Amino acid sequence: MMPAEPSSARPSLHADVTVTRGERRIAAAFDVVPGHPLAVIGPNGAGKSSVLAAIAGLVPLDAGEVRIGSRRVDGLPPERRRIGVVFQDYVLFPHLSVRDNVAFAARMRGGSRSAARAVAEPWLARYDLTALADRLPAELSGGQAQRVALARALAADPDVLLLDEPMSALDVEVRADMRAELATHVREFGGATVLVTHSPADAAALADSVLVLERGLVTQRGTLAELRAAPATAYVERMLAASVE
Ligand SMILES: Nc1ncnc2c1ncn2[C@@H]1O[C@H](COP(=O)(O)OP(=O)(O)OP(=O)(O)O)[C@@H](O)[C@H]1O
Repeated sequence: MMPAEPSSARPSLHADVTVTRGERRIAAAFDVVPGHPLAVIGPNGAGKSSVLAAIAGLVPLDAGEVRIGSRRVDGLPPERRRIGVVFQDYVLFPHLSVRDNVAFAARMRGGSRSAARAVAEPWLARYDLTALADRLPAELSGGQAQRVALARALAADPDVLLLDEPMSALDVEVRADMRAELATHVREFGGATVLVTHSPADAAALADSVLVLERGLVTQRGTLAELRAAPATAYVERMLAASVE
């Protein structure tokens, strides 16, 4: 019998999405290979969150497609895409304990409460959440809530991880530590990862390359070094000059 495929052999993401939000049309096409996270950077209202929402299935496509490996997923509902999402405000279930937030995906797959909690245990341990397992989200710090959101997303064993400004709710004092911690978890995940951020420091720590989105269009893609060497727009130049934390 063939051995089961190791879970580290994760698929690539191919996104070619066009969406309309209010008056704005947003179009972006890019590929992300596993283990090489992509940061999406751009000014407020450029459409970064909309691109992630389109990939996740939370906003309908006007045109394009989303593929994960050989699977075309843009016709599937969000819960069948195998995409883990961590949004800027974490959106934990407020009435569920930390343990049951992390157990949520296993519960949705039809497991009993006790079986789902058993699945959650190693994730709670790995994310240093065991001591907090009985707390409600309102009783957590920003950094702790971020860990719960990440553990909940990864406990579902997603193929793709989408992070939308995961650090923006954190105090400046804890942000550097959390950035390093998040970088470790993203590396351990090893799958295709897209991170929306305003911060070149986040991009440097968490991503291999950067996609710049301005007014709904991709204006540049490359490593931070490539962007620095030849900024394609005034925004890219300003963004790199300002040391945004
Ligand atoms: N639910 C919505 N309905 C209508 N328009 C929306 C909606 N959400 C966002 N928009 C508009 O879509 C455009 C893109 O917004 P989006 O949140 O994707 O940008 P962003 O780059 O993530 O911005 P930010 O950095 O401020 O989070 C903006 O013009 C915004 O006003």
